[in-house]
Amino acid sequence: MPVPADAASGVADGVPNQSAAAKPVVRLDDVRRHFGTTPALDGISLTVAKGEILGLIGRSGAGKSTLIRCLNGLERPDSGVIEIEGSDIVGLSEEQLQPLRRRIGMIFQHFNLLSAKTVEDNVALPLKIAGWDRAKRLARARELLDLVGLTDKARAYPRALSGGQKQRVGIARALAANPALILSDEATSALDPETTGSILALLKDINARLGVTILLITHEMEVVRQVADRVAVIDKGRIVEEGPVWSVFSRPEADTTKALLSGVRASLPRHVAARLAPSATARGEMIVSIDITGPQAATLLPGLATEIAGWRLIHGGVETIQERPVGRFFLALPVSSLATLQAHLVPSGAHLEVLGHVADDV
Ligand SMILES: Nc1ncnc2c1ncn2[C@@H]1O[C@H](COP(=O)(O)OP(=O)(O)OP(=O)(O)O)[C@@H](O)[C@H]1O
Repeated sequence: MPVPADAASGVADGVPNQSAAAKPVVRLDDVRRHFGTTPALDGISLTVAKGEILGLIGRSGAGKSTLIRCLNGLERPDSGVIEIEGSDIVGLSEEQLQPLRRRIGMIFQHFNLLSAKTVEDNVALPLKIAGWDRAKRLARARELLDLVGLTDKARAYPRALSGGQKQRVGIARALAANPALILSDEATSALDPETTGSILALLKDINARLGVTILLITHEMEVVRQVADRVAVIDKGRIVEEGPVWSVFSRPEADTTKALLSGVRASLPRHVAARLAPSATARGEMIVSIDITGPQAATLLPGLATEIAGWRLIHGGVETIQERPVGRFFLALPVSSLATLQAHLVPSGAHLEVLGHVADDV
């Protein structure tokens, strides 16, 4: 079937077609920002699709804050394109930026609530700035407080709330003006693990119910694992790795990603790692790691038992990420079984690495 000439522009008869609907909410192309000789952003290209939760993870100093400031127009890049819902924001005046900023709801690490205002007035603040009348904005605030489970706290002041409750208020406020994008800046870094879990579950629920797009900036892989669809790893102002969360967790490529994942992924126990030798001894064993994704992760070891004698599981197991089984195992087994093991793993697409050898039982 011939494609209409105007299909490429995303508009046919003035009605956005599917390709326009699929336009990313955020698009960065080769964004650069240097401070003196420090490249805070060194050619960042990134998209966040509509309805997606993208985790942007990096260590301290990687460039995350600079990226956020560029996205909400507080900082101008030296070069590159930054589009929000298809509009390039680089070069806009402060006045022109205002309506675009309203399309972005911010969630902060330290909540940034106004202590002299009630919870409902905090939530309604973006609407006051947008010129809504008081009755309408309070009705909207109540609706959002209901959504985040804080109906009974509407008239309370922030000082009477726990950290988790304050962040729920922050989330309600971020949603007030019906934004296209929620920019979450280390939203759970000040919270304990249990409260972190409930806040991340709330973000996930809001994403599913309202379809709001979320860019989640964090330095914690656990946060990414719990909530994101896709992850982008930033290091020294560059995106060094990007992909679906299950994929990056099962086979990280960049050293930064591997370092950020240590402590979240299973790793070889230290007492075994300390005894690894590069070459085999006469009666010794080899130590291998196996990474495997998909339903075969659960059946790998039982299958191995029928083919190889004398293997032992040292550490590891199967976890579920984005509803996919992701397995990571550390095994000790006779050196002579390597070819059989390799053959056994081929159909499942598992990744095998021989880490070294040990002289006797570990
Ligand atoms: N205004 C500035 N002047 C000079 N250097 C800056 C400025 N802002 C950021 N930088 C430098 O740019 C780099 C990236 O900093 P940025 O704050 O964006 O990192 P980050 O990933 O947000 O770190 P953190 O997680 O610690 O907040 C760092 O080397 C930082 O020192």
